[in-house]
Formats: sequence, structure tokens, C-alpha cells
Amino acid sequence: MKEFTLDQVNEHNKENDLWIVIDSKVYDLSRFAALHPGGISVLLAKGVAGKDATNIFYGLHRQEVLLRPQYTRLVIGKVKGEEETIKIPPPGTISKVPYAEATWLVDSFHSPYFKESHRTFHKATRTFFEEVIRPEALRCEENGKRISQEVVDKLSEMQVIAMRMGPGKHLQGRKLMGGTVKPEEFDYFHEYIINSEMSRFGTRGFMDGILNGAVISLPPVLKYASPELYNKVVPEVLSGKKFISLAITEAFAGSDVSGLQTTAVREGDYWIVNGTKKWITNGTFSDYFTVGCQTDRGLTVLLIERTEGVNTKAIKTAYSSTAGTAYVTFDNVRVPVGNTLGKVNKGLSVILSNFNHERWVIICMALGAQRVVVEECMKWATQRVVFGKPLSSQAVIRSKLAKMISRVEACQNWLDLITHQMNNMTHEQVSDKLAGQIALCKQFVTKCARETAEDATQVFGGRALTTSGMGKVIENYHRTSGYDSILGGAEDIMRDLGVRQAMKKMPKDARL
Ligand code: HEM
Repeated sequence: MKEFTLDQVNEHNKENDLWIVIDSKVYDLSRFAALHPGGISVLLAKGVAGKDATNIFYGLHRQEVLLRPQYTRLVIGKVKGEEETIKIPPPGTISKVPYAEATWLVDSFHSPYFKESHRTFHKATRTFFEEVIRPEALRCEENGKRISQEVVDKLSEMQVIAMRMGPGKHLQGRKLMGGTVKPEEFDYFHEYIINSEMSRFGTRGFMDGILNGAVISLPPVLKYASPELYNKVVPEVLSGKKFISLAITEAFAGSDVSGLQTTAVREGDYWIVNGTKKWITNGTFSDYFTVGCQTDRGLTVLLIERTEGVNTKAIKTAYSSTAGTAYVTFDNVRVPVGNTLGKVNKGLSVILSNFNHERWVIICMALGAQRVVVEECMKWATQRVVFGKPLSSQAVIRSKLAKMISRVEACQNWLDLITHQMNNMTHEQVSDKLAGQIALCKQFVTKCARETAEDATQVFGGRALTTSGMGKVIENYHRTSGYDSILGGAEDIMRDLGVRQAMKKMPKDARL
């Protein structure tokens, strides 16, 4: 690379002949200056034109700006005797920013839960997500389009779709994340890693668009479908050829599942289904729906294929339409009786048993996103200069950081403990002993998330209000962190459920 002295750079300090230095690299902005999104005048200012503008640059731009090909082309050389000091981390890197990572990933910290296999798996997962998924996440979040088939194929090649259903026999014979973990070793900590890694891009809509519909709707098929139905549907979904959504919620009933109004009436070997479902994640592009219906004496869960009488229409929500959120209508849909999941009229237990895993997944994702927000705030508080000093020199900012850190660490520790129980309990024990803990942990994590969103917004100021630039991750988080506090069960319902479960277990002879 060509080398220049700072004096040589300094000679190019005017319009049409403009060089600057960022972190030892010399950029020729002569032609770009007129196109610069921040305007030309800021580039011609004293202290910028022909100067080392590293600190000014990082006060105004994210590192990723310099990685864009149209800007890397502006580099014409480097400053003699200087080396790069701000290294752009390669995919898979573990952040060195304090509290940016769960402690089990931090040097010299120990964990009773995570083993070498989790570390190897984590490395491969983070690399895969950063290289393959991140660009897609950013693209889809912005343009609102559904995940591309090309990326779905890569997810299925790595067996990500299968792993997101949790440990179990559906993983047998599969090469998980390039063979970094054996199917029989795969546990809920591995699954937690996937869920939290995919949440790191500041793209909440895409976090649902990356087939969260399948995560919440395929487990009842895995558990309750007849062998014929299982053998048809499960391979199609796990290979990414077909898509599936959970369709329980209606405009008429959400957390009060027993109040659902969609009906299924027996007619020979078929159910005739009529009704509507709302807020159905991935619904706009799903081929199958796991549907809660009223039958003569209770609820029954059916797997309904997109056939005649099934229609979906996109619902506009506050997050990106890449999630495929839909309003689904069933008009006299004929569903073979063989598509019944679980016992007729006993669908409530099918639905409820599925909720624990769904809520746990939401906790993992919400926490992954919260971690990133802490990292963003730590970096911003360090690099943003106000009144001539870094933002972190203000005690009010440090106080906000302290609250954010404490929240994310408290949430993490509770999640780790619950995940450890899931690894060691049977499905029945999880339903009996852990449903309350998962519900309480979910409402705690989502409440913390919203408090952290509020604090982070104050730390970033106006930048947290724009969808591009320095505060874009915080903007997305502030706008969407409420989703986790509603989806899978609203916070108040979670609190009530957790305490009711505890009350059920109060010993009869407990006295003060
Ligand atoms: C290689 C050099 C540079 C490139 C490629 C570049 C590129 C950009 C881009 C893409 C944006 C839009 C916002 C974003 O995506 O982050 C932007 C905004 C901006 N840039 Fe630059 N820039 C460069 C150097 C500088 C320098 C040296 C200054 C010094 C004052 C500057 C000042 C600004 C300002 C004030 C904004 C608006 C920021 C905001 O809206 O918050 N830029 N620049």
C-alpha cells in the first residue's frame, strides 16, 4: 500500500482535492465529498480536511460504514509509520467489551453449565449467523420481504430448523452445525445459543421472520401426529421446503385460550373448520397451520394445510413485515380426521404443553438482544464526546449503564438455571414444576428489556430515533422490545400464572 506523511495528506484540504485519515488509512474524498450523506461542509472543516479525523469519524459513524465496498475503494494508502488500531472483528469473534457477552464466554470466568462442546458449537454458530444470516437479516428487516429460499436452504443444511425444535429423536442422523455437536449430545444450552445468536442484529422483525412460526407450531406435530402425518410434514418443514405457523390467537381470544371461536365440526372422515386467526407469525407464507378449534366438548388441535377455504392476508405491525404476520381465515375448510393432534376435546393440554418451550425461546431471544444493547451503550458512552469528554464521564450515564448491566446479568443467571433444569427434567416435570418459573422469568426479562430500551434511548439521544446510523440498533430495540412482552403470553398473565402455580404448591400446613 502506498505510504504518505501527515504533511503530504495535509496538502489536500480543499474541495475537489480532499484527503483525510481514518485510523492510519488515507481516504481520497475529492469526488465523494459532494455525495457525502452528512454534507460537504463538515468534511471541509478545519481539523477534518487533510487531517487525521479518526475520533470525529467514530463519533458520527458506525464501523460498518467503512466496510461498504463503495467506501473501501476510497482508500489510497496509509500514513507512514502508523498502524491500524481499530481492528474490525472477523465473524465469530467474542466481544471484549465488558458485559457484552454472557459470562461463560468471558476469559477467566467459569460456568457450572457450559462445556467445551457448547463453546465449539457457539463459535461455529456465531460465525454462521454473522456470515450468512446477518446480511439477510438487515436486508429483510429493511425491505420487509420474507426470508429468501436460498438462506432457508442454508439454515436447513446446517440443521438449524431441526435444532430449534430442541433436543430429541428428530435430530437423529443429522449433521448439526457442520458436525460440531453430536445429535445425542445436543441439549437446551445448544438451543439457547442458536436463539440468542440470531437475536444480535437489531432486527426484531426478522427474528420472527427466520421461521419462528415453525418453532412454535411444529412441536405439537412432532409429539402428537400419527406416523403418516409425521412422515409427510416433518421432513418437509425441517428441510425448509414447506412452512408452518401456529394459529391459536383470535381477535376474540388471546391468553384466554378457552374462549376461541374457530369451530371444527365432524363430517364423516373430515373436520369442517370455520373461523379466523389473528397475529399469526409467518402466516403470509405458511403452507401448514397448527390450529386451535372448538369442538363439541372442548378444544381440539388440528394441522390444516393451505387448501381451498384457507386465506391469509398481511397485518401491518410496528415491526418489519418480514415476520409475515397474518390474519388467517378458514371458510368451510375440509381437514382429514387424521390431521388431529392429540385427543379430541383435549386440545388445551396440547396448547399449554407447547407454551413452556415457546416462552423459553422468547426469553433466550429477548436476552440475546438485550446483551447487544448493553454493548452498544458501552461503546457509545466511550466514543461519544460531549462537553469535551466521553459520555461515560457523566455520572447519570454510568448510573444507567449500571442498571442495564445488572438487569442483563440477573436475567442471564435465571435463564441459565431454568435451562439447566430443562436439561434434567422430563417433559411432565417441566410442565409441572417449571411452567411458573418460565412464566415469571419471561415477564422479568421483558420488563427489564423495556427499561433497558428506555435507558438506552436516553443514552443515545436523537440517534435512537433514526432507523439508520449510530443508533439504529437502539431504535429497533426501543420500537420492538414490547413484542416479547406480549407474544407467548402478556406480562400480567405471566405474573399471574407464575404465582398461581406457586400457590398450588403451597404446603397445607405452612404457617408463620
Ligand atoms: C471515509 C470517510 C467517510 C465516509 C465513507 C462517510 C460516510 C457517511 C455515511 C454513509 C453517512 C450516513 C450515516 C451512516 O450511515 O452512518 C455519513 C453521515 C455523516 N458524516 Fe460521514 N463519512 C465519512 C467521513 C466523515 C467525516 C470525516 C466527517 C467529519 C465531520 C463526517 C461527518 C458526517 C456527519 C456529520 C454525518 C451525519 C451524521 C448523522 O446524521 O448523525 N463524515 N457519513
